[in-house]
This record gives sequence, structure tokens and C-alpha cells, in this order.
Amino acid sequence: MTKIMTIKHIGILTSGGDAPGMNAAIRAIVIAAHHYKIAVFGFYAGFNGLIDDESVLLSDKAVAHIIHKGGTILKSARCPTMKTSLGIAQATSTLMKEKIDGLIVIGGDGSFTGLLALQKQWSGQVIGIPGTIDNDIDGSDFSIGFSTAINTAIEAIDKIRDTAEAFERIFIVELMGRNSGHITYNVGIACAAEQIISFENFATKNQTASEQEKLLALAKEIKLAQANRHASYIIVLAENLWQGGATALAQQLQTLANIDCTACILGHIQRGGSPVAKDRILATKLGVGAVQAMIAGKSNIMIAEQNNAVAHVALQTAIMHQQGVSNNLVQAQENILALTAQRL
Ligand SMILES: Nc1ncnc2c1ncn2[C@@H]1O[C@H](COP(=O)(O)OP(=O)(O)O)[C@@H](O)[C@H]1O
Ligand SMILES: O=P(O)(O)OC[C@H]1O[C@](O)(COP(=O)(O)O)[C@@H](O)[C@@H]1O
Repeated sequence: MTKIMTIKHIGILTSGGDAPGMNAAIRAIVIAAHHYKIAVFGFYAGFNGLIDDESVLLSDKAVAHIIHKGGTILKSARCPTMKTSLGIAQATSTLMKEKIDGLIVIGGDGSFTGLLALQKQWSGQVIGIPGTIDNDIDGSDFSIGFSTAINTAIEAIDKIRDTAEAFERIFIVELMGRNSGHITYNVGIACAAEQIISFENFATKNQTASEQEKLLALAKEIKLAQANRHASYIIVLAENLWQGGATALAQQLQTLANIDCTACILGHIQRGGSPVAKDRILATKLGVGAVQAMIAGKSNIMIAEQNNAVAHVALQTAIMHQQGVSNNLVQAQENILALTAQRL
């Protein structure tokens, strides 16, 4: 039989890179908690709010009409102090002082690591909700914010395509993702980019090649594709893959092979904006799921989405590996490239 916990106070916070849909998750948690007569304290600016004891009691009114807003009403931050024993002790002391029974953290794997560190010192329940545009959290098919981020990037690159086509220009567009290529791969395929340079293809294929050899191979491919084409050429590049990023790569292609490229770093535009339907719905499902799991006495879990259903994944498992881009997607791009090459 499911254990029903008597919970009076839940704490929530958003941590790490903000992601569109975090507000929708906050709203869902507050509405669901109030349904079960549980009060929700929102701690500000990631783990800083716990360390400095800065929180707000979230009313229904506070979360009304926020579902469509990007960012997070609770603010987010990277909080280095949380990585110290003093930070954990201060956070624990706040949770005890405020009589918090359970804590829900919306964030990425770093935030979940913080949550696990806290759980070692504090006896309350801890639950994570995957919120990061990078989509790299293992165990959840999608994380909140990813769908919006790729739509934002696609919209931007479609616009770049117009001007690139008018000038027959080569663009290198750098996309976010820290060390994972979910954004780059999905956006590259959706924009019909001529080249995807990401961890899952470029880095593995050219493992033993020197920087110079990689550049020469790339220059050769571009020249071959562009011969007599009179068309635009878009390369999507995963951030942190090429030393110096898109700007350096553009300069090197110019110096080495006289290839004229325009670098464009999409940057934080990918983190902002109104969440798309998919992120609002995902955030709502996961937010309600987190409150229900807490009432059922669960702890140390991430509320995830698997095959369209809400699932529980141990936090330890979620942080163990980075979720990789599916091989099917990588293979699909290879196939598309092969088919396109035949028609050039
Ligand atoms: N090893 C850790 N111990 C305690 N807290 C951590 C740890 N790693 C990350 N955190 C906390 O989580 C925050 C967010 O982590 P970060 O990796 O920046 O983003 P994300 O949660 O999106 O992966 C950090 O600023 C820190 O407060
Ligand atoms: O805004 P910052 O702190 O420079 O961080 C940039 C990083 O944050 C992200 O936008 C989101 O990453 P996290 O969700 O893991 O924090 C990454 O794609 C990017 O590398």
C-alpha cells in the first residue's frame, strides 16, 4: 500500500540555467499542493535562497498568469557556496527553521547533485524535476525548456537562411548545450543545415586527427559542396566543441582555405521566450507528479517523462550519465547528407 505522508510545507526552487517552462512547473506545484492543503515556500535564486533564508509563501495569485512567461519568477543562479559543507549546513538550518517537510528542485544534473548532498544532512524528502534547455538528463525523454529552445533556434536560423541565401553566404551558427549536442542535432536537422558539427559525429569521427587535419577535411567538404552551387551553406556548431568557437573556426577557415564564413553565436536567446505548448504541458505534468510523489512518501527521485508517461527515476541514476543524442538521429543526419550529396 502507498504510504501517505502528512506534509504541511513544501519548499521549491529553480537552479542552474533557467529554462522556459520553469514558471509552468512552479504554477503546477503550487496548485497541486494547495489542493492537498500544503503550503509552498519558494526559495529565491537557486540554492542561495536556502543558504540566505530568502523565500516567499506562494499564493494561488502569485502563480496566476505565469504559465506563458519565460525565465523563472523565483529567479535562478549558480551557487558555488552550495558545493561547500558550510553551504549545505546553512541550507539545512533554513529548511529546519522553516519546518519544510519536502524540497522540490527544478534544474539540471548539477542541481540534482546539490539536492543529493543536502539530503545526506537533512531528513526531509527531496525530489528533482528536469529543467534545462540542454536535454541532457538521463532517464527523462525530455527536460523542461528543450522544446522551446530548439524552436527559438530554428526560428533564428530560418531568418539567417534568408540573408545567407540572398548573399550566397556561408554561416557558422553556434548553439548552446554545454557538452551535449541535443540542441545542435535537432536544430541542424530541422533547419536542413548543410553541416552539423557536434560531439556525437565530428568529435568521434575525427578522434585521432589534429586540429589542422580536421580543418582541412572540413574545408574540403565545404569547397566540394559549394562548387557551382551559388547557394547558402549553414553549419551548426555545438558550443565548447571547437576551441574559440564559431568565431575562431570562421577565421581559421579563412586563413587556411580562403573560405569566407560569417560566425553567429545564438547564445542566451535560446534560454528565453514564452514556452511552447510541449514545455508548458510537460512542466504541468511533472509539477503535479512531484507533489503526488511527495505525498506518497517518495524521496531521492526525479520526476521524469518516459514514453509520454510520468516516471520516477532515482536521482543517483539521473546524474550518473549524461543522456546522449539518440543514434537514430545521428544516423538520420548521415542518411540525409548521403541523399543530398547524390543530388548536388
Ligand atoms: N557537487 C555539488 N554539490 C553541491 N551543489 C552542487 C553541486 N554541483 C552543483 N551544485 C549546485 O547546483 C547548481 C546548479 O548546477 P549547474 O551544474 O550550474 O546547473 P544545472 O543544475 O543546470 O546542471 C550549482 O550552482 C550549485 O549550487
Ligand atoms: O548562462 P551561463 O551561466 O553562462 O551558462 C551557459 C550554459 O547554460 C546552459 O544554457 C544551460 O545549462 P544548464 O541547464 O545545465 O545550466 C548551457 O547550454 C550553457 O552552456
